[in-house]
Amino acid sequence: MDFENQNVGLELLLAHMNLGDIIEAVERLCSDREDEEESGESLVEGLSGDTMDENELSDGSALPDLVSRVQNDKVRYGSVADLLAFVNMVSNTPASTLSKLEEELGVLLNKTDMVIKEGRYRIDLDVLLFPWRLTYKAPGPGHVPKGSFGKVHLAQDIKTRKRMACKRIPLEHFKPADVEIQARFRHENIAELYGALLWEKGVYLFMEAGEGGSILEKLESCGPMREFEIIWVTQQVLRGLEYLHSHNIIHHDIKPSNIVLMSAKAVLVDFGLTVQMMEDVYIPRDLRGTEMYMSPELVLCRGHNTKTDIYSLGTTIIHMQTGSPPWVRRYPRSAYPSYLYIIHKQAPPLEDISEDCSPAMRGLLERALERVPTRRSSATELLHEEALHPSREDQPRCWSLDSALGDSTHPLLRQHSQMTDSTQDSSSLYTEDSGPFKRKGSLYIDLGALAGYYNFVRGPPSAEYG
Ligand SMILES: Nc1ncnc2c1ncn2[C@@H]1O[C@H](COP(=O)(O)OP(=O)(O)OP(=O)(O)O)[C@@H](O)[C@H]1O
Repeated sequence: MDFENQNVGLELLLAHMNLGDIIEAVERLCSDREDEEESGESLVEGLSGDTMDENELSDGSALPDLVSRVQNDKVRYGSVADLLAFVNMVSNTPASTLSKLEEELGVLLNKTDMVIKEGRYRIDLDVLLFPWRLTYKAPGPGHVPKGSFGKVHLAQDIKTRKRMACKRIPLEHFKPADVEIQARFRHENIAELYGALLWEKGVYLFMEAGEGGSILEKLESCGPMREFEIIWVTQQVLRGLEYLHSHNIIHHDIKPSNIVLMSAKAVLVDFGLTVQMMEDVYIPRDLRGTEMYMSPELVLCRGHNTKTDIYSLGTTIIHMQTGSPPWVRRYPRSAYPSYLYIIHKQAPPLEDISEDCSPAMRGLLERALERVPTRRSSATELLHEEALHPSREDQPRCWSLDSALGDSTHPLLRQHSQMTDSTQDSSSLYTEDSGPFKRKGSLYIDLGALAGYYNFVRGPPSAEYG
């Protein structure tokens, strides 16, 4: 008998069993025990090595059966609880054990769009990974954004053609917290998690795709955003934050690269630093966040709450207005390797607010960046700010592509409103013909999703997209 494989199988089985299986096994053990007690036999004796066959477990099943059950269970549809049990298993099982797996393991929440074939969901066969292509970037090979720990590809299910984002986190950096909040809490402004897969020393997280790229990518390609665009993004982020904060959840890393654009909305991503507070104050054990966007109370490390996200949103708005995070124009990065002391001493960075900021938006920023958290506005309060509800005459119309396309009153829009696929729509709007329409009225925000992703899947990955 191959004991090494036996242990691998056991470890995987125990960790990968879902709650129902565990309860069933315990109930079976208890009823065995009652039977044995009735018959005068001791369970301990029954489990002793002397009396047990090496292939037999306490419930009488043969080990090879259990190993094969794990094998059969490789990738399956499951509930959020199953997914969390799976990611806990991944983080509790030694990497040396996991790296011996010959096939992928995983739990998918999305039964409709991700097709598991005989317990498998194979990267590059059942789901293809591509670089992203964005309307505001020059045509080319596309790009694959990289965070601190992993790359994020555009993914497409080969059968259903569902497009998703796929974030690969190397096993040694993966922690259950990376998925926990995203799996448990659903809101339209939080990227929905579709499932997790373990394959080749990495965890692949599938989620809702921000096909327009992140705000950071947009800023880097197109420069500072105009106020009506900022208003739209701020509303979207605040709705997501209002929801998270109502559950006492602190995101901890609000910044332009963690806001991604979709055809009709913006969503928050990257929940690796997120925590759910158990008390009114969260006392950190480590510094969580990205320096430039950190609130003064977070830098101080003596305890903070959800208001820290509001401050980070304020700094994010400054970045959207000016094209740079706060502080860096006054204190160049080359001369200041760390901004913690500057934030501690000088926050809030009101001097970094753009000169052409409207008075209403300046007011919102002052309330979001208030140094004292108790005086700082909440997400709900900011959502009511005048700055976020400009009169229609004052502002260019601030529509997402989808809502613009849905409006049949505008003659230029009416000709596009017949189309159904939003990505296809964005391509139509991006043609030369639509140039004057785009230039003249600023009628819509270019949310950046490039047309034609739907053409990608024609077979196995080609050299161009593989
Ligand atoms: N759902 C998504 N849709 C589109 N793009 C995404 C998505 N999730 C992440 N990205 C892109 O990938 C980048 C890195 O992702 P993410 O921030 O989750 O990784 P990370 O390793 O946690 O990064 P960080 O350095 O910010 O901690 C993002 O800045 C964004 O550009």
